[in-house]
Amino acid sequence: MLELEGLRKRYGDRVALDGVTFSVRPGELYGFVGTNGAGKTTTMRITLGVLEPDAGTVRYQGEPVDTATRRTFGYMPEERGLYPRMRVGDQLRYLAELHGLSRGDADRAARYWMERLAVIERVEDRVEALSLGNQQRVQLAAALVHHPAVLVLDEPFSGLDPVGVDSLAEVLRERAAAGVPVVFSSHQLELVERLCDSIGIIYRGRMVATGTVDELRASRSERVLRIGTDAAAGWADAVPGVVSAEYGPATTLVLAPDADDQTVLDAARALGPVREFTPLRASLTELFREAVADNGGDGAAVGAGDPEGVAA
Ligand SMILES: Nc1ncnc2c1ncn2[C@@H]1O[C@H](COP(=O)(O)OP(=O)(O)OP(=O)(O)O)[C@@H](O)[C@H]1O
Repeated sequence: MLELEGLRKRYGDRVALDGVTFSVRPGELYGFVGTNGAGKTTTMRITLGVLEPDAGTVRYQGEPVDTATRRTFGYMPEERGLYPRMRVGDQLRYLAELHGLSRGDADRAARYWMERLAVIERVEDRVEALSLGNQQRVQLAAALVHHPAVLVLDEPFSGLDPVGVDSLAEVLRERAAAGVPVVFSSHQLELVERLCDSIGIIYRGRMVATGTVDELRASRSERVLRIGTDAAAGWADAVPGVVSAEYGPATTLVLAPDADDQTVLDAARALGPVREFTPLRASLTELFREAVADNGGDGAAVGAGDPEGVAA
């Protein structure tokens, strides 16, 4: 298990991390999401020892992580870290050997990942001559080439075409199924919702929610129901537990946390037939906006970015 506990980091008077704690179990695919500047990259850099925290610890299998352990981790940094003038194949073999693989194993692993990530035809090309998407694929191969025990990937899906997204998703699922804790950051919330076992939402350097999507849904303060009825607009306004109502071809109701949905159903049935009665599941995007809004942010403006960090 990979455990991050109480990570704190300041850059001058800007607090980037304010006590970040979460853990990723073996075999778990963990999506790390947050607004721009929330602290994802800082957290990942600390996990890989690229950056020292001011406080807090990173543990793997119960022990504080040292340099030797970190060599067994696979990391894809946000700033990308390839040698632009080196050829793709040489680069991957070199990185694998650097992580302790024999020449033969390094060669086999490099070929495997170049094939898997569809860059094998570029084996003799210099990295700088590749398109950004293909550089990204090589960067992913570099994170995977030494059979890492843990994977930490900073925005691995950004810049990939849909085919690349699908093959990377499959690789991550597969690595997780093999028992590797996998954590990756992303702004593509639909993808994260589809792919991940667990999700952590960071906002202004603090974890504001963590758990499975279902757990995040269950902790939501309000519930939403859609009811198909021909009753006149306004029918639900006085029903106990209804916080707000929108009337159209169907009625959409926001219920208070302790409301009894059967009371609402009875009220609707008393007015005529009920064609539909559907609790609406919140998407990760909605859960994300709500978590941000609950923590003093402007949930509606999340897509447009957010003030970076917090002055100390
Ligand atoms: N080297 C640095 N010097 C000063 N401030 C920094 C530095 N690196 C990061 N920060 C600040 O720390 C905060 C967290 O940044 P970080 O890059 O970790 O966020 P992020 O969640 O990865 O953002 P994004 O989604 O935009 O990549 C931001 O306020 C950022 O401006």
